[in-house]
Amino acid sequence: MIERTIKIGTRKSKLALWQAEHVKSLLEQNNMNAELVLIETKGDKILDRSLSKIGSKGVFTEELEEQLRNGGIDIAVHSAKDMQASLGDDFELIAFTDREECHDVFVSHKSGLTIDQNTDIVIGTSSVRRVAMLKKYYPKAKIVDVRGNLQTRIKKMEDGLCDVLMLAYAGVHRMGYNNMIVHELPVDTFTPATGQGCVAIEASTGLAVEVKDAIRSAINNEKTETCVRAERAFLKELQGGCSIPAFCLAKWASKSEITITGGLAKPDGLPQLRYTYTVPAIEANETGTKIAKETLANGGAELLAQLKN
Ligand SMILES: NCc1[nH]cc(CCC(=O)O)c1CC(=O)O
Repeated sequence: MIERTIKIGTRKSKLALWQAEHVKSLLEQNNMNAELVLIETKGDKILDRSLSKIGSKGVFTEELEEQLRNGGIDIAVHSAKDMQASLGDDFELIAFTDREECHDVFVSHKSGLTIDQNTDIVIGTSSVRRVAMLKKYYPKAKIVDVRGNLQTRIKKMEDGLCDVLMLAYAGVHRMGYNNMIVHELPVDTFTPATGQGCVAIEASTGLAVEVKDAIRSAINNEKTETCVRAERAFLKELQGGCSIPAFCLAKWASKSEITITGGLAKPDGLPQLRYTYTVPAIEANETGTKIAKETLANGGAELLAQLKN
């Protein structure tokens, strides 16, 4: 029994608050007390530049880590997707929630849109991965950059910036916007970013073991953990965050095996660097790393160097 109240650090966007409330209720269901501590990050404040220009490393996490370090909070709740692949030595991910469906969707305020390869619609996104994939599969579409939290993006779309937004299903669903979904994108072509759909709990390595264990047993889904850790092993080998057009998805193929697909979407479309393996789950992490090495060896290293300039 953990007596003290667990302080949960979170960003202030509605989606971040949903995630933090979700974690709080999981802790409470396991007889722990928890409270939210709202923290603003650089990524929330700077809205006039695209993420790839700010330099994505830690833009949504730095201020939370400061509070983890100085004890202002016990845990930080993040979308696993927003976490850089390499955490500092004094931080670790201690739990991963059940994964929501992890595919991308188009949402729109307009009804009756037909969206296919020949449609010349305007699509809003700020993700380099999504831009590269859209250029390949929707060559006639015009792509515009749109930043901000979900509500801000939807407002910008309604004001005329674009016809549709390309977003993660998970966030759209959590915010209750399923009725705006006009198209669902398949994961075998629009493979999601590392960790998409999963909420991850970050803690200081100094967090008391009994507290860590209690939080983990309340929140962690081991099946999700295996997959997201493998995806993060891939991203770590690429030395990337969310500003490179990387994709990786691990899924359970059977009781003991997982299938991992990962690679890089080239900004000019074809061909994508994409590798898939089905392996025993105990080899998940090393397979994530292997896919990254293969990606780098087959043109990925040059591509990443080009994108840096
Ligand atoms: N980069 C922002 C971000 N981080 C996590 C999600 C969605 C929720 C999730 O994937 O868990 C989103 C919004 C989006 O990509 O549409």
